[in-house]
Amino acid sequence: MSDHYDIELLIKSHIPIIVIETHEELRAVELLTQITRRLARPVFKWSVTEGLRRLDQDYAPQRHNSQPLDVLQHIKAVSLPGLFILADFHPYLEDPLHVRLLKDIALTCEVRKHTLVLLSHHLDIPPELHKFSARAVLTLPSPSELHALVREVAREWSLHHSGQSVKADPEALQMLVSNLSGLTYRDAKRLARNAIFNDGAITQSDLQRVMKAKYELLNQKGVLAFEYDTARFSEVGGFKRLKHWLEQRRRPVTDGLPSPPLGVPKGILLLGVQGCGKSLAAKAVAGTWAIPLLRLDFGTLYNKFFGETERNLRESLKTAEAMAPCVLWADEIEKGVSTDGSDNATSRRVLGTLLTWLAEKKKPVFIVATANDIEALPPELVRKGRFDEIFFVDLPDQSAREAIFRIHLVNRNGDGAAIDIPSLASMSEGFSGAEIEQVIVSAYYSAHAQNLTLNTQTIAAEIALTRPLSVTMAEKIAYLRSWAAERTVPCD
Ligand SMILES: Nc1ncnc2c1ncn2[C@@H]1O[C@H](COP(=O)(O)OP(=O)(O)OP(=O)(O)O)[C@@H](O)[C@H]1O
Repeated sequence: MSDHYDIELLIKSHIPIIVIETHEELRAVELLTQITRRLARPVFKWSVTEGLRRLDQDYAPQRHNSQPLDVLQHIKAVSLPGLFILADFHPYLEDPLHVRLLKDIALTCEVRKHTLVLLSHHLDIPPELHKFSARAVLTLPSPSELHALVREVAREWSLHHSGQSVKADPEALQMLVSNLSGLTYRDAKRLARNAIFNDGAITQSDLQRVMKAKYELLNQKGVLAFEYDTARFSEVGGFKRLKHWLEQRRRPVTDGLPSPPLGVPKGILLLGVQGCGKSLAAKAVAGTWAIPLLRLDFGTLYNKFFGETERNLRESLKTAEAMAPCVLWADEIEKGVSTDGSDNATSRRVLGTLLTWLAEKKKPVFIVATANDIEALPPELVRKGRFDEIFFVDLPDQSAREAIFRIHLVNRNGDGAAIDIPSLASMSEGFSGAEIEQVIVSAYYSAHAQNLTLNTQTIAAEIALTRPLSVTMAEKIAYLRSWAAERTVPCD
């Protein structure tokens, strides 16, 4: 396994301090024990609760070494070669005395053949120790390891149920394995048990529960919202060009297979007039492709994690990668990356983090960014090549308005057969999708109050009462259109 190989290489190269950031302490300790056994080196583990104990032999813990200062002094004095795992040492790195002792040990490591391993869920190494340390990562289980893990859980279930076998078709099994990717061994096993142990079968509803549980495990800081409410493109009027464009990219994203020489699609920026269906389209990408929709909440990112904004953005992007294939919806992206606000420096760094991720990402995380306010969009974001395409969402034309009327009438009225949709669509020229929907809702209330069934006249009356945005904000929309003409492609 590559984890073995990488860590062994660091030990053999006499790197004095190896830093491992992980939540899987037991797995890391087991791995280190196996490596040291192969290298015929003693291995010790220290924690403040258990003191120092030797792992490759059954010695009682040395409680007198339970304080951080004592254990470091002890290691400094020991002349035999050994590997010392210090678990959760991170709070003690604030003390200059501890840092100096670690440096003393590191300076003599070539002679004494000591290796220190700092093992914590998160650890910032002090600058004095940078030169002496290297980071190692525990990789997450591969698809074949996950397959083996699911088979093991299925065997466990069989043993408890007089040898019956777990019911799962190959497709459901494959989906379960891909839903578990990005999790640690322990978490993957727990979720596989949850899926299998309730009824001895792997079903579609298990898969959804696994996705939700996985998201909750991964997104503990809450910057990403898992959107249960997705949509279908059959609920979106217009957007013909976008629908066709997306259809061509569906397989490379949902199968997670890069299509050489193009690679996995990056995503799109939808910008345009308010209420014309940008958010609805973002939801429809996920719903139509049947993959999870994660919304990146810039408000939470800035407010809740003041001072840790980029770190949390990076973690959220990692979470999205672990949930891949998925759609990452950056709603009103201009609010998150606008560089002319009061906290300019943070927004710049957030923008930089996002652009670097977009340029380097390999996983099938399809970003759908939406924006209204072009004035607030930094030019770097709309430069060619950042997104696969920038689509302009304009007010719907006659045929899109007809489709929108049809969709909303069918949703609320069962069908719309008795209603003259083409005439209503031409009366509502300049209306956004949201305004058309609102007209139908108001007409429906008005008909209901008069004990009438909804008809063309009631809706026409509501249209006549509405002053659409295209009138009240005519100048702004004209400016938006001229800006978009040079930089974007129409989505209809
Ligand atoms: N093309 C459309 N087809 C069907 N319904 C639409 C369409 N456009 C808008 N709507 C209706 O209007 C509602 C609001 O639209 P949506 O929030 O998607 O617009 P938006 O462009 O994202 O607006 P904003 O920029 O204000 O967030 C949708 O939930 C939907 O009910």
